[in-house]
Amino acid sequence: MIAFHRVSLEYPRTGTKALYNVSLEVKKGEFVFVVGHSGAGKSTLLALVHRRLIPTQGAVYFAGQNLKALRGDQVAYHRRRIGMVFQDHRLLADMTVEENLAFVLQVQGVPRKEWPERIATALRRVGLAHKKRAFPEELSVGEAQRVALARALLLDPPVILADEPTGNLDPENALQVLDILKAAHQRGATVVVATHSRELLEAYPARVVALKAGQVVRDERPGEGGSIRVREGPDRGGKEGA
Ligand SMILES: Nc1ncnc2c1ncn2[C@@H]1O[C@H](COP(=O)(O)OP(=O)(O)OP(=O)(O)O)[C@@H](O)[C@H]1O
Repeated sequence: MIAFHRVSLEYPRTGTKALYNVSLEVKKGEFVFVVGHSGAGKSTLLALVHRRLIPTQGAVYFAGQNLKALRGDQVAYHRRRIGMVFQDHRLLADMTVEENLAFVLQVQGVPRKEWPERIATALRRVGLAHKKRAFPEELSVGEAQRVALARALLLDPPVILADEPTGNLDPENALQVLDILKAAHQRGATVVVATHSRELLEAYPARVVALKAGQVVRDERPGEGGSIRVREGPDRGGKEGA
């Protein structure tokens, strides 16, 4: 579903080498945690899949297609296949919960008669059907994040990318978010979650890819018991402690 082939990414303005020679494959229907210290390259990795960044070297493939080759409308079409969740909910403040969801359906060209059913299903999945008329500021942080998940899952995208989705949440809310991601995974989605949270890793045994200073230093599937499959590369002057 997603493949990185010797991908390096250098941010042009600062010259920061955020990823270095990363090769990685995520199969359809996998659930993967991406871990690593702050600055290790987790967000950069997800941004490459979302095609907000293009590799400096190497290639990122999505469903067999080199993302670098996408042009104009194809980029928008590509992003429609991905449900993206961030640490902050990014809901539109002047719209109610249901209006936030309807806005996505409108932008995606979904026929208006389908909206009520789709919105109801999405809110039911995150346990917030009763909050559809609330504005974001009237929600708790955990509820707002669950609405963000409802929005990301609204069109049942085949791939979900979550970048620190529980970073602002207490453990109970974090586990609710994880449950929603697990349910999407069990419905068949491929899910990649960048996280610092040990609790999440313990709550859902899944593949764990560890980044350090922009390189994959560990890639373990459940039951592999800590085998290191990818060794650290030579020191290339990466961020200390990252
Ligand atoms: N837009 C940018 N321009 C320049 N450098 C950047 C940019 N975004 C990130 N970086 C740098 O790239 C490296 C990787 O950052 P990235 O955000 O991918 O790490 P991360 O693992 O997601 O960190 P965190 O857990 O803190 O979110 C860091 O050294 C960071 O400072």
